[in-house]
Amino acid sequence: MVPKIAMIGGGSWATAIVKMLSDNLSEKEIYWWMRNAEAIEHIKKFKHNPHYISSVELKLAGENISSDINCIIKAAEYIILNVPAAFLKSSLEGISPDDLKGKKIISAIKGIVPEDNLIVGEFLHEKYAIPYDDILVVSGPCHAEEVALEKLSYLTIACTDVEKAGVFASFLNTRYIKTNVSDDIFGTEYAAVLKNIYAVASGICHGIGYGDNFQAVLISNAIREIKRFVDAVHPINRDIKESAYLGDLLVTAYSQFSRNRTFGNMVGKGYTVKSAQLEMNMIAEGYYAAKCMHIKNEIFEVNMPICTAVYNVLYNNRSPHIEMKMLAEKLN
Ligand SMILES: NC(=O)C1=CN([C@@H]2O[C@H](COP(=O)(O)OP(=O)(O)OC[C@H]3O[C@@H](n4cnc5c(N)ncnc54)[C@H](OP(=O)(O)O)[C@@H]3O)[C@@H](O)[C@H]2O)C=CC1
Ligand SMILES: O=C(CO)COP(=O)(O)O
Repeated sequence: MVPKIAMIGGGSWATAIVKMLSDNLSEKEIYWWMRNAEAIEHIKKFKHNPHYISSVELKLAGENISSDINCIIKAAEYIILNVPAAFLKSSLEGISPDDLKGKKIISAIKGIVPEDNLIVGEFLHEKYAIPYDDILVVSGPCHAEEVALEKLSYLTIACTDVEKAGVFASFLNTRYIKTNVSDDIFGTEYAAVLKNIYAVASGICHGIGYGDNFQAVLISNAIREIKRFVDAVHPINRDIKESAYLGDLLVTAYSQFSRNRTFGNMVGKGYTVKSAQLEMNMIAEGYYAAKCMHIKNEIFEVNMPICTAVYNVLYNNRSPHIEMKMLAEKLN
């Protein structure tokens, strides 16, 4: 049977994954939900997303794109969730656990659902009763903009049932996309959420004027924070140097394409948080994650000075200069 795959979300990463799925040579039917009806009409007519990575040619059938989420979810057995985490709940309004029953749910989101303070896998399990074996996570160091340019990139697909991860990975492989599989869904998700906060920190420091030497120390400390946290939350044997953990941190903290770094850079340069957000037409998950992880860490009490510094700048109105100067004293 030809697999039926639905994309939920219409931003840059959703557009990049739709491109991968269409360029992948295995036979499949692709469905696509996005909230913006005007964008849908544009894609049907011109085969390009008008707002995100618009150079990408989109090859799927026009009748398979809709703003009716119920009908798109009903049509497919693989559902890829890819709206920013802060909008996941509102996007899924009207979708019941029964509507998702028996389907494989793939999170390509690197964020935490704010009201519930849950990573997406936990959210799906707790609120929609999806068994962990049917929840997959797509992660790894990969920016949508480089997918658009067909630059060689690697993704990690995580699922407690690694065979399912392998099947889904086979839908994504192309000349320019290579895939790994992993059984560490919790570590993969938490690392992806955290690296966005460190990319914000990296941007703030760059905006203030710290150089590459300091940046390297910041990121060396950041990977140790990630390790401490994921080992506390889900202690299994994992190599934090794998690309889904360290690689994703590096690309987000250093790349010109990173939304989180760009947002942090503006804050470091003196923009208010609100004006930095308004300036970008894209979403920096690290903004929401900084608060959620701060609350979560009240339970785990892991030593996370970089996360605390970012939280203080974004939510406690603390001066980026003073906060980063104080942070610098704690790094080594
Ligand atoms: N971009 C990338 O390279 C990568 C992104 N990711 C992850 O993918 C997820 C999606 O991010 P990304 O594709 O970058 O998003 P973008 O920043 O490119 O696009 C923003 C998306 O959010 C939607 N949106 C904005 N405001 C609202 C709202 N109030 N309610 C509902 N939807 C809203 C937009 O819809 P509309 O256009 O209708 O306003 C649009 O689809 C994130 O978790 C991100 O971390 C993961 C890997 C790589
Ligand atoms: O996760 C990403 C790259 O792997 C995207 O990060 P940004 O949201 O900061 O662009």
